[in-house]
Amino acid sequence: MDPSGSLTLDQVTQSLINDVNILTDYLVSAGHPLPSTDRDTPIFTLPDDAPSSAHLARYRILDQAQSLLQLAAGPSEYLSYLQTDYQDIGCLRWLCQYGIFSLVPLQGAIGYADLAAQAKVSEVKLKSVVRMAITNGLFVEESPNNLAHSARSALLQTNPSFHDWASFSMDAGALCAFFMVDADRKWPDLVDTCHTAFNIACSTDLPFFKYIGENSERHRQFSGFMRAMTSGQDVHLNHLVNGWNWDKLGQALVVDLGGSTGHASIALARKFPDLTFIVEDLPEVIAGGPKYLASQEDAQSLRTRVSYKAHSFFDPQPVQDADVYFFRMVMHNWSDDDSVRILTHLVKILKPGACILIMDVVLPDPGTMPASKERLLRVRDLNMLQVFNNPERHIEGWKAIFSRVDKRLVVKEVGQSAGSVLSIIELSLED
Ligand SMILES: C[S@@+](CC[C@H](N)C(=O)[O-])C[C@H]1O[C@@H](n2cnc3c(N)ncnc32)[C@H](O)[C@@H]1O
Repeated sequence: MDPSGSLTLDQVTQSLINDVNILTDYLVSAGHPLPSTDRDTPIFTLPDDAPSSAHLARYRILDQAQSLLQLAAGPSEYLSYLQTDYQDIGCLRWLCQYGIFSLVPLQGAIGYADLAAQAKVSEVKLKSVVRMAITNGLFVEESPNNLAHSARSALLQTNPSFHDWASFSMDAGALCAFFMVDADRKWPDLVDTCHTAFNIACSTDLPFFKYIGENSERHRQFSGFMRAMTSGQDVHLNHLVNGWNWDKLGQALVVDLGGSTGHASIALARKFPDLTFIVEDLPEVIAGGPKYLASQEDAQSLRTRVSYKAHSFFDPQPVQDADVYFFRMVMHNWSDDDSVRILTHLVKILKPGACILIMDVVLPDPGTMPASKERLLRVRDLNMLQVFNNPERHIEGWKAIFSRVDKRLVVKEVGQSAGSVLSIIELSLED
């Protein structure tokens, strides 16, 4: 690399080969299959317990692949390839809307004419959309005009939560990004949770969670999206389970605020048999909790240690003897003022020795982590702006909130496990 940080095609390729070797050596030594274009390639490139060296090599490979693309295309083709991105989004939305993922058989293939008849869509349109999607790794044309699943498209058939993620992101998320400018034009001076790109995208005056609560299909999609996203490697629940010293608690009670249907508590309960959990969320969300718990294979053993309580964290906390009050991917949805209100209820009842854990985005300084990882955090930052008028925070932003709640509320530790885009902030009250 020259002192300006400039890289050539050749230099990037050499680094890429180096990192591919590091990743491959690790995968072979761990007995984990090497990623391939096979239909049955594992959906995660790395096993759950991969060391940070393997995670970093994978992120660098993603960065290098991106650099190679830019170098090979040259500045003049930037916009040409950008068009493929928005067409990919349009195609994915279309494929979800017409149920194409479930109509293509998992074994064997289906002809376009049959598929169009079953989906009740035009064969001409189907071909155009699918053939674009194929260039983005969704589906393969096994033989001329016969469509089969690729690894990517098969996941959207076999895992309904990933399908919900796709539908939700294409129907709402992509539109929010698109309408960001319109929201700024319409409400240039107002920073209000009902004056966002999301309000324009979904034609609603309601704030996001109220809208979700009143729209059952969107609510179903959003719950699936949250479940799928938390099984993704960068926000995998393993980073919660292994990213903080839960063992040190011994027998303890944990309250999971805004815990949805309890997937985080369930993952922790499986690993730490001495812990008991109360999952709290809004009534319409918590209503789905027991059903979700019952659908788990080990529901019988979990039921004694995971329970549900309808509770809004804007009200005084009813569970006053817990050892840990825990928020995962919750606080970033709320403004500084709201976050202060939420935490103030807890600080009032925090018993000696108890702590508050916040697992959320802590924004990095630009360029201090692999770009492929930083980009995922920048997506979250923009999502939060577009949906809540509330960008993600740097650690200074978090600390400013805590000191407004109570000067004694201090950060004991901020940790981020390898491969995670979320950090865990541990807070306690110091005398
Ligand atoms: C982004 S989701 C995070 C869910 C879960 N903690 C996880 O890690 O997947 C935010 C959650 O906050 C919940 N929520 C929103 N407003 C709430 C309130 N006033 N009181 C309690 N929960 C609330 C939502 O229903 C949703 O389940």
